[in-house]
Amino acid sequence: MVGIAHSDIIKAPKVLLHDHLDGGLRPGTIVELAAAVGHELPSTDPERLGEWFVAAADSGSLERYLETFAHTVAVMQTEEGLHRVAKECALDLAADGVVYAEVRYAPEQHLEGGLTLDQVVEAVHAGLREGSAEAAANGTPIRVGTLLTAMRHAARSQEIAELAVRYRDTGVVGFDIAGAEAGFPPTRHLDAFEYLQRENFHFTIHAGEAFGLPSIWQAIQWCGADRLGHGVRLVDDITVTADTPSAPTATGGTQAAPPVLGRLAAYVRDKRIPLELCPSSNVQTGAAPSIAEHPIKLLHDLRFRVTVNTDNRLMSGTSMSREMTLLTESFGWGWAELQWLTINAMKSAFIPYDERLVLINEVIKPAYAKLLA
Ligand SMILES: O=c1[nH]cnc2c1ncn2[C@@H]1O[C@H](CO)[C@@H](O)[C@H]1O
Ligand SMILES: [Zn+2]
Repeated sequence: MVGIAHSDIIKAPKVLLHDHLDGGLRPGTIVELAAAVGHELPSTDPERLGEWFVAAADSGSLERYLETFAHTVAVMQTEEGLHRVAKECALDLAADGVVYAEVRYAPEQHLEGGLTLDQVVEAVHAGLREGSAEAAANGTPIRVGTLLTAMRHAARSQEIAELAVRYRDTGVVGFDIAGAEAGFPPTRHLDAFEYLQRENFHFTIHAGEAFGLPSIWQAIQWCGADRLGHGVRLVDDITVTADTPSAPTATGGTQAAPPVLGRLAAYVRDKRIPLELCPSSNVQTGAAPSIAEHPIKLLHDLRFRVTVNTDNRLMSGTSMSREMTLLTESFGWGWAELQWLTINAMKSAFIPYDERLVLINEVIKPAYAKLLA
């Protein structure tokens, strides 16, 4: 089949639920901010620096992938740095055709220059507001909410959860935990998740990326996560039986036995729990062997609530439209699948239901109706 041009995918409205603010800086901005604060970089040439991030993140291990964030977090310790990075994030996503985004970062990692947690949040919000206003003036409107992340190896999740609730009416739409997964189960932060539930607030949990089913099970059944950050290892609970005898079909042919879902996978599908899948990031950390072999295909075919995301645009040298282009190339997906992914994401957003519907009915569906025609 004839693929869809990347340039057309850029123009289509897209929804992004899993994008790290400190994983999406422009290389040129890192170079300028690093010079201002005296931080030493692997290269001061923006193009080479961008290549360095992708190569260093291409490590096959989440722990080594995460080491690259030292160079982005280092230049996000001042109000100016945070404001600029947030503003450019909104502009870059909007220029890529993203109409709604939830951008996450860990405020506790931005205190080294003496800022308070509240000052960090306010600097990011101010930058996002300015970037969104400029994007709207450019004819590419975008709405951006933030998720406040607590680092799973640290012990500040309760404090960050309270910070998120404090700013729930001024830009924070949810909470998350991130960082190395193995050895740091989500139940370490149970108090924070129980607090958020009592506050009727929303949260996602990075789970099922570098560690498997127990992490996903805890995130959902102990912690009450609304969504799964990655969740890709849920496929460990799905048995694809290529060798089982094929069943006869009505037309006299044979048909492979359908995949069998374990109890956890069945629960996630039945409850329509959204999976924030990040194909390129998963290939870099070794969670998937390649895009072509990425479990997103199986999860799509089995009608899980699949969404596609960037995770870290800088470390993966990617964008929302690039991730979608890779999927169309690998699986022959067309506008129908891209619309399905986009509506899945919009349905799974943490903003109020009526506001999600407006974006689905007034922005997403009309645009895809034209593309499908
Ligand atoms: O894919 C991921 N898995 C787990 N942690 C991550 C991933 N990407 C980024 N971070 C971590 O989240 C922090 C806040 O944004 C980043 O500093 C990084 O350490
Ligand atoms: Zn992530």
